[in-house]
Amino acid sequence: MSERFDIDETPLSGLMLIRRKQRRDERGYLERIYDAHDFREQIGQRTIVQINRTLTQERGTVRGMHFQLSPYAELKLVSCLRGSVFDVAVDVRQGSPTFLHWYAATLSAENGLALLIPEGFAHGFQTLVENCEMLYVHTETYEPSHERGLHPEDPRIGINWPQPVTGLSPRDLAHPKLTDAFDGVKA
Ligand SMILES: Cc1cn([C@H]2C[C@H](O)[C@@H](COP(=O)(O)OP(=O)(O)O[C@H]3O[C@@H](C)C(=O)[C@@H](O)[C@H]3O)O2)c(=O)[nH]c1=O
Repeated sequence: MSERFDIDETPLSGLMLIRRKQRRDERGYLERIYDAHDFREQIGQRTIVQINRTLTQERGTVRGMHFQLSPYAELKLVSCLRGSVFDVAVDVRQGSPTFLHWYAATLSAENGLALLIPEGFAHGFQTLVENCEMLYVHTETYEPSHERGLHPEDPRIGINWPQPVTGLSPRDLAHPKLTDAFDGVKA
C-alpha cells in the first residue's frame, strides 16, 4: 500500500495502471510521478536512464505503436501532464497467453492515471484534445536500430481508437501490418 500511488494490475500480466494521489492545498497540488521505493516490485534491478517529454498539438493524432528489441527492451512509465489521451499497450511477448491483446486507459492530468509498461509491450496513444503533453520515464537508452513498431490500425490487433486515426508520422505510417510469421519478442 502506497501513500503516493494506487498500483493496480490490468488484464495483461505485468502491465500496471497507476493512479497518482495528489496532495492538495490552497495553492494547488503536489504529486509524485515516479518513486523507486513504491515501484520497487515493478522496477526490480532496472535503473531509470532517461525522461522524455512530448507535445502533440492536434486532437486525433496517434503516435505508436513502439517498442525496442533486446538488449534495449525497456520498461516505461507513461504519464499525461496536459490534455487527455487514449493510451494503449499491446502484448507482443512470445508465448504470452494474452499475445496481441491490447489494453487502453484514458490518461490525463486531472485523473492522475499512468501506465507502467514492461518489456514486451508496444505502446502508443491518441490525443483526445489539442495540446497533449506526455512524460516518459525509461529504463533503457533510445536505440533507433532496435526500435520496432506495429501499425496502429493493424486488423490483427484491432485497437478500438475513439477517433479517426490522424497525424501519423512517416515512420508510424510505414509500420508493416502483422503476418502469421510474427510470433512475438522475447521479453
Ligand atoms: C523516442 C526518442 C526519439 N528521439 C528523436 C528521434 C526523432 O528525431 C524525434 C521524434 O521521435 P519519434 O518520432 O520516435 O517520437 P514519438 O513517435 O513520439 O516516439 C515515442 O512514441 C511513444 C508512443 C512512445 O512510446 C515513446 O517511447 C516513443 O517511441 O525525437 C530521441 O532523440 N530520443 C528518443 O528517446
